[in-house]
Parts: sequence; structure tokens; C-alpha cells
Amino acid sequence: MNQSLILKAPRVVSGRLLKFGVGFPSLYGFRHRCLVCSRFSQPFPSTFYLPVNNMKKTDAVSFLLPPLSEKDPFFAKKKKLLATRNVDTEFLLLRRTDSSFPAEALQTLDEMVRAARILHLDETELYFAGDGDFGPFSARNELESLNSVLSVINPMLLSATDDNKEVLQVLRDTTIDMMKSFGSKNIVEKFGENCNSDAENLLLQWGKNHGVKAKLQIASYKGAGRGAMAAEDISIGDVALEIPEALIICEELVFESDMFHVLKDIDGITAETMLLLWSMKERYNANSKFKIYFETLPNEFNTGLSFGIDALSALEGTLLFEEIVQAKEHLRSQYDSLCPALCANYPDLFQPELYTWEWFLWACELWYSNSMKVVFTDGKLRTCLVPIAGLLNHSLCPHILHYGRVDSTTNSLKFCVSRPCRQGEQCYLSYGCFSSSHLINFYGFLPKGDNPYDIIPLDIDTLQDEESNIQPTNNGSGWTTHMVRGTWLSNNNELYSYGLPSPLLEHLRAVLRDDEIPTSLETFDCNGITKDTEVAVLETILSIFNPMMEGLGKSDEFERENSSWDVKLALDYKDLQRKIIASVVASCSSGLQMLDDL
Ligand SMILES: C[S@@+](CC[C@H](N)C(=O)[O-])C[C@H]1O[C@@H](n2cnc3c(N)ncnc32)[C@H](O)[C@@H]1O
Repeated sequence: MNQSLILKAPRVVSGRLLKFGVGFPSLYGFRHRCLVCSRFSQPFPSTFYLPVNNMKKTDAVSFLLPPLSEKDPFFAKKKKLLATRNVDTEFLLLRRTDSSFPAEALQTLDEMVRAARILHLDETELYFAGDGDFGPFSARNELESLNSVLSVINPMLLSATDDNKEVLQVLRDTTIDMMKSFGSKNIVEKFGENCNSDAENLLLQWGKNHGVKAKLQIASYKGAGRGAMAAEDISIGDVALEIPEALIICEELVFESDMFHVLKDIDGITAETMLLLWSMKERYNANSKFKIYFETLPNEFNTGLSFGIDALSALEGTLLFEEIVQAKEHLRSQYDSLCPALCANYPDLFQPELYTWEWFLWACELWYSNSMKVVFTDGKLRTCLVPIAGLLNHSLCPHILHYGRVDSTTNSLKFCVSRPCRQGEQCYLSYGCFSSSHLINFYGFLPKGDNPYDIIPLDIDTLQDEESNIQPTNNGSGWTTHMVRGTWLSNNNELYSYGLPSPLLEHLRAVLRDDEIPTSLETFDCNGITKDTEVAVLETILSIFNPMMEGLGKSDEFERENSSWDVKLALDYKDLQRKIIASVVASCSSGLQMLDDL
């Protein structure tokens, strides 16, 4: 069938904002439950780390990673990946006394880490996990994987016999060393200056008086404002910060407030929107329980939502421009539908001077950049402001990965570290797996380092799809949507891979193969891919990205030095886009060269 490609401009992905009230960025996650099994099996063939079901002898240590859950949204894809790579989640290590034991134990560890990496892949990582690429796939994925391996080894070590203790200790120490060395490779900025501001010191003291436990102190960091500095060495699993449930700002406070009887009657209003309106007023309440917290909040948040006209015009044609404009329009219509009427009808409750558009935007920025989703002991998920924890900054290689559930034994929210944090080092949180455009829009910063979530989405429909109005086909790869990211992140720049994602290449090959009129009879590869198809694939990608690059213009069009914070951020973002596009173009060009050289 003759199919032609219809190439469209990148799709703007900003679903999160479609509805205010369900749109606060999610900052929570759940730790995988870990099963440990002490199943012993049988003799050994050539390798030491064969999956359990291949074993036949009993004198061995067995490791069982948490199995791939059928509830995992990517169950089928991960299962396929595990199968095609012949990776299992159960491992057996034969106890031996000769000198090769540690080396082979380390090989088992390596296999476990590889399996754990697959189990912990998220959607983007899965898309880009190229053939033959065993990771690391991202800092998040690596830390999750090493932690899950550690959570298998640790309990085994606690109950180990003397025979097994030594090897388990070696495996544990090696895993921790891997975490440390991975963390130190990814540190982009380490030390801050003590924060001597009264407001922050008062906040910490207030927290401690109300049951907060902290191994952190507040410091200031160039380019990031305040942050949390480790006051002592914090080891993996240690609680860096513990906040009692009673200090968490959530919807119950609105329900108890005098504005609730008005807000509850507004059609379709969410608890989050109520909370936002409540916070606009509560920050001025001299008797507020959270007065000290509100006093530490900045007067300006400087997120993308506050970008001025110059920054926006610098961004024209980019994904971020679309995201900011959509977000602002959405928030403006929320404001218009709520605030003027509330102020007119209930001026004593909603004082017009507190409910201006500017302060509404301020509150949106506060909630977008500082809120967390927390599961309380009643099982309910609420969007919250968490005093003191709100001072933790984000990193692509964070210390704290999981923090979204109130511990029912202590009634507190615990922030445990998933990699060691040394005294004096900034202790980072993960805000989530966000692209730089999202982080600029809702948090106002571009993270340092390679962000694996900086993708450019592609709309590639076939003419056939378009004409018949059907959903895009996945050509057997299981992916119906496609994207690229900086090809420097790929571990495979060889022929057939070119540093580009294999689902995209497979999709284009399938479509273009049908279109192809071969110029030579020669098929040159084992998968039946012809040189003509391969050239067409790369030229197609070039035909998307060359115009995209032209659309961004030259990087020195704006005077950067004296620019305002928002223009600088916009220009940095554009540079990043250029870098990604340039890498894709360069990879296609070198791929075409490789094909030419064949
Ligand atoms: C939850 S607050 C963290 C505390 C904040 N630094 C402060 O001084 O209030 C989130 C804000 O911190 C800043 N931030 C967080 N991580 C950052 C980073 N890696 N680089 C620069 N700024 C960061 C951004 O302004 C973001 O909107």
C-alpha cells in the first residue's frame, strides 16, 4: 500500500494543565515492595549467575528481585525487553570458597542491576532504551535500581549464616559504592552558604518546636535561592527530614475556614482551587498557625508563568512558548470565572485588594512550584504545602526519591535519602521526571546536567491514517507516538541506530519501505532493510529537523548580558533546543555518511 508521511510540527504536550485543580505537578512516588526469597537450587554449569530456574544444586544463595507487576503500565513492553535480553529477575549464586567467588558474585550483582534497571524504566526511558543498551538509563532509574537491589540484599544480610555473610557484605558494599560514585559523577553544584535570614531560622525553630526532625539546615545557593544542606552525613535509608502530619497545609484547613460555606456552593470547584484561594488570604492572617511559614515565601516566584513580553517573543515557535501561553490563558479564565464575582458578592471574605489577578498568579506559582501530593493516613491523596520540605531543591540526580506517604506509625511525612548525602552537601529532592520546558514553566529554572526527559515530540501520521481518520498504527513496535532527544544521550551511534530511538526508526522504516522504489536490487541487512529505506528514513528525519532549526533562528540575536531573568531563561531554553536539534541533524548526517561508505 502506498503511504506517505505527513510530518507535522511538534505537538505541545501540556496535558497537566488542562484543568486547574487537578493540575498541580505531582511530586510523589511509591517504593516497590520487595520480596526476598531464600530458594535454593542446583548445580552449576559454566556461569555463576544463571537464573534460578536453570539451577540444579542446593548450595547457593538465591536473590529475587521484586517481580514485574502486571499492574505496571508498561508490563508488556518490559516483559518483552526482559525476554529479548534474556534477563531474569531471580538469580542464584553458588557458595564457593575459592578465590573466584567475589568476582563471580560481582557478576551476579551486575546482572541483578541490569534486570532492576528494566523493571524500573519509565515510559520515556523505555522508549529510548536502545537495542543492546543495558544502561544506566537515567539517574532516577539507576538510583531506583540500586536501591531495589539493596533492599533485596539488606534483609538477607541480617539473617545470613556465617557462610553467606561475607559475600552478601561484599555485594552490599559494592552496591553502595556504585551509588556513591554515580552520585558524585552527577553532582553539579555541591556547597552552599549558610542562610542567616531570620525568617528561615525562625521557620526551622518553629518546626522543631512542633516535632519536626531534621538532619538538614537551610542554606542559600547561587541561582537556586534557598536549599537544604546536610548538617551531618546522611546514609542511605536515613530520614533526612520528618514533618508531623499536623504541620502539613492541606484542604482540611479550608473546610474549617469561614470561606468554605461560600466556596462549597461553587459548581465544579476543586479542593485545590479552594486551597489556592484560601492561601491568598491566609498569608496576611496575623493569627495564622502558619504565619511563620507564609513569612518565608518570596514576593515573586519567577516561573514561566511570569514571563514578560520580551521573554515570550524570544520563545516564539518553541514548545515552551505554547505551554506558557496555554497555561496563562487557562489560569486567566479560572481567575475571571471566580475572583471578580467572589469579591463583588462577599467583599468581607474576599477583599478585592487581596484577590487581584497578580496575586492569583502568585498563588498559582506558589502551588505549582512548592506543593506536593501526599497520601494521608486515611488513604486520601491531597495536594499540600509542606513547610520546611518546601525548601528542598530539585536535581536530576536527587537524594530523596520517595516521600509521598504519611507514615501511620509516627503520623509524619518522612524524607529518606536514596543515596548518601555528605555533611555540607546540598540535599536534593526529585520533583518528578519533568522536561526542562515544564520545569521552566512551573518552577522557573533549567536544571543543570543532561535531562533525559527533554524530548521533542513528533506527530508522524501516515497519509493512510490521516485519510481513514484512524489512530496512528504502531507497526508492531507497540509505540504509537514518537519523539527524539539529544543523541549524545544514546550509547549506540552505530549503523541502524545512529543514536536515534529504535521505535522511531522502526516506524519510519515500516512506512517508507512500502513507499520505496528500490534504486538497487541489493538488500544489505539481515532484517531486510534496504539501503534505500535507510537513506529515506534519515532524510525524512532531516526534513523535520532542518526547518525546526531554522525556525529557532541564530543564538546571538538577543543581547544576553544585560537581559532580565526571564529573557535569560528563555534564551537558555532555546539554546538547549538548538543543541538537541543539532545533535539529531548531526546523527542523521553521519548515518547518511555511513550508508554512503558501505
Ligand atoms: C520547592 S521550592 C525550593 C526552595 C526555593 N529554592 C526557595 O528558595 O524557596 C522550588 C523552587 O526552587 C527553585 N529551584 C529548585 N530546584 C532548583 C534547581 N535545581 N536550580 C535552580 N532553582 C531551583 C525554583 O525557583 C523552584 O521554583
